[in-house]
Amino acid sequence: MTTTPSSGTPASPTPAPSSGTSSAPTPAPSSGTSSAPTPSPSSSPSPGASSSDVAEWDHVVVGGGSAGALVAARLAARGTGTVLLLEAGPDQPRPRDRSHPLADAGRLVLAGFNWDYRANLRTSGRLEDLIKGGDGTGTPARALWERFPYQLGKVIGGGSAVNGAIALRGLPRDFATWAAQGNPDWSWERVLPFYRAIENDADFPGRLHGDSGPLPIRRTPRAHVHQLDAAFWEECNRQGVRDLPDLNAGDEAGVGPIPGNTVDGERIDADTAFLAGSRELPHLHVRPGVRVTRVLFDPKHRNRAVGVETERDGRLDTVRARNVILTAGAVGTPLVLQRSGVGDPALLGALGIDPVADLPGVGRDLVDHPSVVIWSRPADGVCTPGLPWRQVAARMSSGFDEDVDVQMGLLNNVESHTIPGFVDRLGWPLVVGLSVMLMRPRSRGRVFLTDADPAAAPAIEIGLGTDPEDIERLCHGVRRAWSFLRSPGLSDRLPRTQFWSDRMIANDGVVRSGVRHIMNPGWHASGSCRMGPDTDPYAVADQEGRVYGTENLRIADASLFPAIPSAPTNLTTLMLAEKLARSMEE
Ligand SMILES: Cc1cc2nc3c(=O)[nH]c(=O)nc-3n(C[C@H](O)[C@H](O)[C@H](O)COP(=O)(O)OP(=O)(O)OC[C@H]3O[C@@H](n4cnc5c(N)ncnc54)[C@H](O)[C@@H]3O)c2cc1C
Repeated sequence: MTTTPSSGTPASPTPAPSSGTSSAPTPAPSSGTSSAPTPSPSSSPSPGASSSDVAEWDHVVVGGGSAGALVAARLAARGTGTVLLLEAGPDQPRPRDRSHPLADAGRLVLAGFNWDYRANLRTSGRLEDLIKGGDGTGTPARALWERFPYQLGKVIGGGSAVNGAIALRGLPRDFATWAAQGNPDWSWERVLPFYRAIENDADFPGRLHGDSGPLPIRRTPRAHVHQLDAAFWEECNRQGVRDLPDLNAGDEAGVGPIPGNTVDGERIDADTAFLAGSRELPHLHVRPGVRVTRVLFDPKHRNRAVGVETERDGRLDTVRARNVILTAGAVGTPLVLQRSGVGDPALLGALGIDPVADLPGVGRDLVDHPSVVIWSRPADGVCTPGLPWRQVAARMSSGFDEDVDVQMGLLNNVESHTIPGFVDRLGWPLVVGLSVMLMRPRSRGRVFLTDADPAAAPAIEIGLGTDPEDIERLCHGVRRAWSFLRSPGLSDRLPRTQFWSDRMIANDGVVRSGVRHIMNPGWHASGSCRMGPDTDPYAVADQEGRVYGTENLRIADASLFPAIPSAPTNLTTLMLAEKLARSMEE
């Protein structure tokens, strides 16, 4: 969830990987070409073989984040093939101290275990400039929104290891959209068993929830929520938002306790829930600190994937595999594909990358949830550092129309120093945000290489607010949020507010401009390689994640989402990975 205002300091560099990999002589540079010689016939290793002994893996999983950790664990548990999980970031500490940032669900991890990406919150003409033969710089960066720190997770566990541990499912209508877009296997009825399979929901065992999956899901009972959350909840009820004790049951409007994948304040990420228990399996090898630069293909066999090229400490290597599964996330996966020659031929041509499959949808339609956070200073004694920061959420209509289109909730007990650049601006040691998140934005962005050099920074354009309706919905949402902050229960406890005032809220033009400049993404990147039927010109993969125009190459992460769910994206990514891992087993 969003906590960072539209300014920030760069994330610190990723620490050195904590466990080793084999090194090998540096092969020829990768520029331009994307094919590799046909490997020798399968020489699968015997169980227990060390990674350096292995001539050809059965499965190489690229990216050890939410989806990759789950997929690797599930495939290895099957016990019939070797699995190599490659992750650019470091491994988690083992054993993991409860006070380690990766364990502490009380705050986001925005430095140390993150990609140091700078995203453009809008879009630009850079791609068109590249394709026209320019240098791809387009107009120089002028505004803060063109270099927004977008600190996606770079560690085993990926986004799930650095995130807010909110475990909300998508809504039935999201999956009706997925099915209507040509993915009939992804209706609510068909995804529900896979949500159930991963969950261990102690609060609502029964037909709708799993009670024996690896991922614990817990909620704070109403009687125990913080006084500010209680006041927010009461104001929801006063404004006609009904109680929804189980926000994951499929109902839309309502207020209730946030389901979280935490136990006693510890973030239970995908590594802890899925991978840790599988690490000793003889068929699984986890290799952190290794970045995959591209997929290698055998062009003589209908673009069959035969492995990947990797980079570690500046040295290139190759890994042979019978199946390549991309789980590098909604930014990483399209970049690997483009470097491999799978993408928009105009972009590949401009960068001098040999084309393998003509898929203009690769990197297109990147989407994230835009949100506006109104920050306040709590009255003395109301907030306490270390107390939970997310307890209650409400889904309601912004008032733009009748639709349930925003998720609202408090970011409570937030220590300013944990938000880059924040304490200097306000001098408030503790802050409370009221967040308004647009659940189904229409705006789209894109992600693309600006250079064939694997070390070059990509262009990430999130496209927030490029559809004017998103801005209008958020404006209505901000006005509704303001009415909450003005309620007696909250205004006494939150006496001072940053930026906004009654006069500003009353002025349409000011609200619109304020929303445009303050809205943030939620770190819920998705949709950049969508699944869909082959009649969809921008579908990259079929509904089992198989990349069109290639063989033995799949995607199994949030980049596949045909539409962003009406909720933070981690639980839905895990559900998708679980469903696809099962289909790979069949
Ligand atoms: C700060 C933050 C807060 C969030 N809060 C929430 C929340 O509270 N609730 C929620 O539901 N969702 C939240 N999310 C979103 C959620 O965590 C993501 O949607 C989810 O983790 C996406 O999973 P994924 O497997 O698609 O990608 P990721 O989990 O990002 O995994 C991709 C992995 O691939 C690795 N990788 C990338 N490129 C390469 C390469 N070339 N070679 C090797 N490895 C590579 C990355 O380092 C990463 O580990 C948050 C995300 C962030 C970053």
